[in-house]
Amino acid sequence: MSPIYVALDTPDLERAKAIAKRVRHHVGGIKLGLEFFMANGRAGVHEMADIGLPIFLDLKFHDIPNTVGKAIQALRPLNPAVLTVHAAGGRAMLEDAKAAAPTGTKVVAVTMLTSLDASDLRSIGLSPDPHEQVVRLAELARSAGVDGIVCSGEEVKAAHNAWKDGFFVVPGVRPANGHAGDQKRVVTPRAALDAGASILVVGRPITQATDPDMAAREIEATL
Ligand SMILES: O=c1ccn([C@@H]2O[C@H](COP(=O)(O)O)[C@@H](O)[C@H]2O)c(=O)[nH]1
Repeated sequence: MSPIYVALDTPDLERAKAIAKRVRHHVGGIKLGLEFFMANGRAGVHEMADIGLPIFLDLKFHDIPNTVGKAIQALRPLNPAVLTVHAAGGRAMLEDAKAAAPTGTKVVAVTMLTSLDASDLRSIGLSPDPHEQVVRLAELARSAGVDGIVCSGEEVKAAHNAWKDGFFVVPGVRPANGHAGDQKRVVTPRAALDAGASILVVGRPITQATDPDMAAREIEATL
């Protein structure tokens, strides 16, 4: 099974379905985020699930524990393979998120967004060391009982060393010479996998390609 989850960041359900159907033999799952969910809601997720690939629901919950727990309970019928919360929501929120999720759903905690760098950490009053930030939040996530974390390919090795059986989601991956866009901590798919990623999230390098099927196939061939 391919470790690639294609991020279908579009409000257009028909476009999302069309891309998913084109790339389905070269990806292991479909990631749906806020842009898709705000436009298409639960009905849209059900339609995407009908394509037959695992669904990663990337809504990055971050609120008080009661609110996050209830929100995840409300999503239980969607039975996603993976869902995200922010590690910075704290231990109680992570515990309630895991308790509310369906048994088979992997709950993963976003540590430091891949669109941020050291200077962004400093600007929000945190120690400007991405490794330190990721490893600290990975330890919180592990001890709170969630299944894994989201981090960049630059930190996944350190996080993996500290949490051998964790589930590591790595976005911000780009083929060699790929356009980073708003991503700041970027590695190639091969490097992320070698460093310990469990799954790779790839969006625009596939969805914005003239031929998404070919783009997914070329990325898969590097793995
Ligand atoms: O730290 C994070 C957490 C989540 N994401 C999501 O992954 C994809 C990446 O899309 P690209 O087009 O490949 O940049 C997107 O849906 C983000 O919401 C992330 O990039 N970084």
